[in-house]
Amino acid sequence: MTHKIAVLGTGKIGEALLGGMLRAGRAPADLLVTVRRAERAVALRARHGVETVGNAEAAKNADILILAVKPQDMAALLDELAPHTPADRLVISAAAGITTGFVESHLTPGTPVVRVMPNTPALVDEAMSVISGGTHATEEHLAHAEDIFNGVGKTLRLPESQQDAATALSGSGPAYFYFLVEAMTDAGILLGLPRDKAHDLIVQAAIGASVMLRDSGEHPVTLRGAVTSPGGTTISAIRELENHGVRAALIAALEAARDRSRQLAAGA
Ligand SMILES: NC(=O)C1=CN([C@@H]2O[C@H](COP(=O)(O)OP(=O)(O)OC[C@H]3O[C@@H](n4cnc5c(N)ncnc54)[C@H](OP(=O)(O)O)[C@@H]3O)[C@@H](O)[C@H]2O)C=CC1
Ligand SMILES: O=C(O)[C@@H]1CCC=N1
Repeated sequence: MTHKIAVLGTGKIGEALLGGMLRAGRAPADLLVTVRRAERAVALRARHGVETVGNAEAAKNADILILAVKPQDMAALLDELAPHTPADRLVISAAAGITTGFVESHLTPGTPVVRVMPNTPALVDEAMSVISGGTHATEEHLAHAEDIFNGVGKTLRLPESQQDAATALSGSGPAYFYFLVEAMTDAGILLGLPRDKAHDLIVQAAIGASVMLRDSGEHPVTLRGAVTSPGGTTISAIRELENHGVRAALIAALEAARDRSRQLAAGA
């Protein structure tokens, strides 16, 4: 049976999922999207050929509701949806920090809720989406969520107690790599390379390293060791990274992201 799927709050991540579902072969007629601003509706129609509907209409007509508003907008959206959402809808929340318990508490008792943390490489079908079930989510509900998110990359089930950590590593993860590329491109400019050439060199190094990390089966320490010649260039750079506390900075940064996810759960 083909499910009708609604994306409620079609911003950056909602649009990435919408595009992925269309690429995966879902018919535009089986997809409903909601937005807050009229110009966003126009842009989505132009880019994807989909019509927008109101939140209440989406809740009435779709079998699966994907909530993709900011955590701070989630309570208002749930209150708007509650009177129109029968308990047989599968509700999937993609919001950082927001717990399945929070979503359940706003909806008809018994509503199945799944929490998912995707990331923006969904735009190129290379997302990682971490999936956890709420109180009333069955294996079938989790499988529906996996089916949707497998269309834009990989999925991984984790207990909900690990979702804030997964958000720090995986949801926010791509940003850290963009930050590194940005900083390393600046370094290339300092070393006298043109910006576009520095960018190309760093991006290809990142792609090559990523494919090796994924496909070689080797530990990152082994892969780094193979680059690090005795008395050579790489170890000179590594010493500076350690001197500047980059490893400790990354650990502190991800801990801060995990803590922020917890704060968002508390409505901060
Ligand atoms: N960006 C990312 O990498 C990731 C984000 N997430 C999560 O996804 C969610 C969305 O993030 P992101 O896409 O970045 O944010 P965006 O601001 O781009 O998207 C949220 C969208 O929801 C719309 N919106 C807000 N309230 C309503 C409403 N009541 N009805 C309909 N639409 C509404 C907003 O409209 P308007 O534009 O008018 O404000 C906006 O377009 C967040 O909860 C975030 O934690 C999860 C994983 C990764
Ligand atoms: O920065 C954020 O809060 C969202 C959640 C994960 C990635 N972006």
